[in-house]
Amino acid sequence: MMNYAAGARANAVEARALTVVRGDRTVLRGLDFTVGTGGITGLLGPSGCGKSTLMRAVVGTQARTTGTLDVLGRPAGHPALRARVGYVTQAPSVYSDLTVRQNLDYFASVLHPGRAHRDARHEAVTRAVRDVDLADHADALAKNLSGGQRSRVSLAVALLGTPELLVLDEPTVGLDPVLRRDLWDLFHALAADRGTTILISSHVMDEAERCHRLLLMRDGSVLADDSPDALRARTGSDTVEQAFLHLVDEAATRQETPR
Ligand SMILES: Nc1ncnc2c1ncn2[C@@H]1O[C@H](COP(=O)(O)OP(=O)(O)OP(=O)(O)O)[C@@H](O)[C@H]1O
Repeated sequence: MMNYAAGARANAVEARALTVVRGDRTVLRGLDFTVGTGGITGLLGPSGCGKSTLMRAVVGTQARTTGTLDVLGRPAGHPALRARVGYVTQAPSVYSDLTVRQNLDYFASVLHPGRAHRDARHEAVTRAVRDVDLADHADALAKNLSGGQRSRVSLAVALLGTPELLVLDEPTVGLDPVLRRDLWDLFHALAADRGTTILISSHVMDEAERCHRLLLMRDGSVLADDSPDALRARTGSDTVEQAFLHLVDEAATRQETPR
């Protein structure tokens, strides 16, 4: 497998003792982990384990965060990161009463305002529409698109600034298998051709096999940080799902066994 870290900054994300409290719950419990530069890192774990919270912390929108969290060499949420980090939330963030192109034109004008950037904006919008395979629907109103197409408009918005780090919160949830495959092909192309670092969450374990590296989460903690191959080998499992269950059992046994 390709060494994505070679020659560049070693880590896109570095967390030390990262803790997040939401309401009266400690949702992330002193996490230490890194996300290497380049390639696709999957954040996997059951619903409610803290994946979205972790992603919100990485993009700098999560309150009550303690510990250290550096993103592309700056503290998470630093203003200098705004154009360098793309974020796609679970709910598509598009204006229903605008067309696909109008949505992208709007966000492009926020990102690169002014007449001087008109050509660059046009180019960025055309490229983003093509990236997500919506050229045939560029003039359709967002409200007339399918759920999967709306998700892809959201993704196109995140691609407008050519981000170095793309944070994707369950982008394939609810999509049919063909669309899921096409999106994963796009993620791999972005990583390979543009050197984009991708942090992607999913609670579907079969998607783990498509990642270069995995952070397996449970209950606000990171259970493992490894490649799919290494995880399977280390746990003697055939699939990442089995490896995950093995690690859960192992952690439970450790907790039960007094030292
Ligand atoms: N505002 C809040 N106040 C208290 N607890 C919260 C709040 N928001 C989220 N939580 C809790 O934090 C935990 C982590 O939520 P989070 O959305 O990060 O999980 P997730 O792994 O992304 O789940 P999913 O896969 O279902 O999206 C959950 O148990 C959730 O109930």
